[in-house]
Amino acid sequence: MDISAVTQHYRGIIDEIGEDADREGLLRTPQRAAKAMQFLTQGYQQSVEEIVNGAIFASANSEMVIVRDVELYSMCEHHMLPFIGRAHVAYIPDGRVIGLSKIPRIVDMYARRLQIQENLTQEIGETIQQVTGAVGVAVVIDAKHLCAMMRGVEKQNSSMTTSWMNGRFRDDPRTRSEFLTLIRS
Ligand SMILES: Nc1nc2c(ncn2[C@@H]2O[C@H](COP(=O)(O)OP(=O)(O)OP(=O)(O)O)[C@@H](O)[C@H]2O)c(=O)[nH]1
Ligand SMILES: [Zn+2]
Repeated sequence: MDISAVTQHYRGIIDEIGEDADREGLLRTPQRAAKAMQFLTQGYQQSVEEIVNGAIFASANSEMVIVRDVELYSMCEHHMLPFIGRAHVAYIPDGRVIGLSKIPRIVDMYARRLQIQENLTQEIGETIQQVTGAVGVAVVIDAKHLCAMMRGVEKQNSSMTTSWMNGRFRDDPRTRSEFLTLIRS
């Protein structure tokens, strides 16, 4: 991302909304906003290979692994406003497990792009499947969208839940319900 180009765009936006980009309090705002945007979209500069960094380990354990309550901050691709929530990720290993920290890192990589919640959920699920070769993967995300809270329909208390499941989680209702019970407990 070209920080100085984005800084100029933010300066233009500040002028267009009727503010004075040269007043003291706003002097460095375009540059700060550009840096914030660079951070919030850093997922475009990352790759699964770099993030996983080979942290896949042999394991005979074939029981469900769940990483719960991974907080996430993303931006909706329609309004570029934040949506904020939690991801719950589970998989059933098939001879290989992934480093614990890598799951939140994968969540962040996809969250730090312009997203809709459904696609974010699916991209996380497909990536965990691809890197672990699991028997099944499940991802549930609960999130609140500022575009539906501070503007638009202005609903402060509604949230959205999305899920993506494959393999054992899709085929076996007991596995699915064990997962759902564990993430709600
Ligand atoms: N399915 C889905 N919709 C989203 C997500 N984030 C925002 N939206 C919705 O995207 C839709 C865009 O609708 P438009 O009618 O094009 O835009 P708008 O006029 O700003 O819509 P309102 O928000 O209803 O004022 C809205 O219904 C948003 O609530 C998301 O992650 N998933
Ligand atoms: Zn939106």
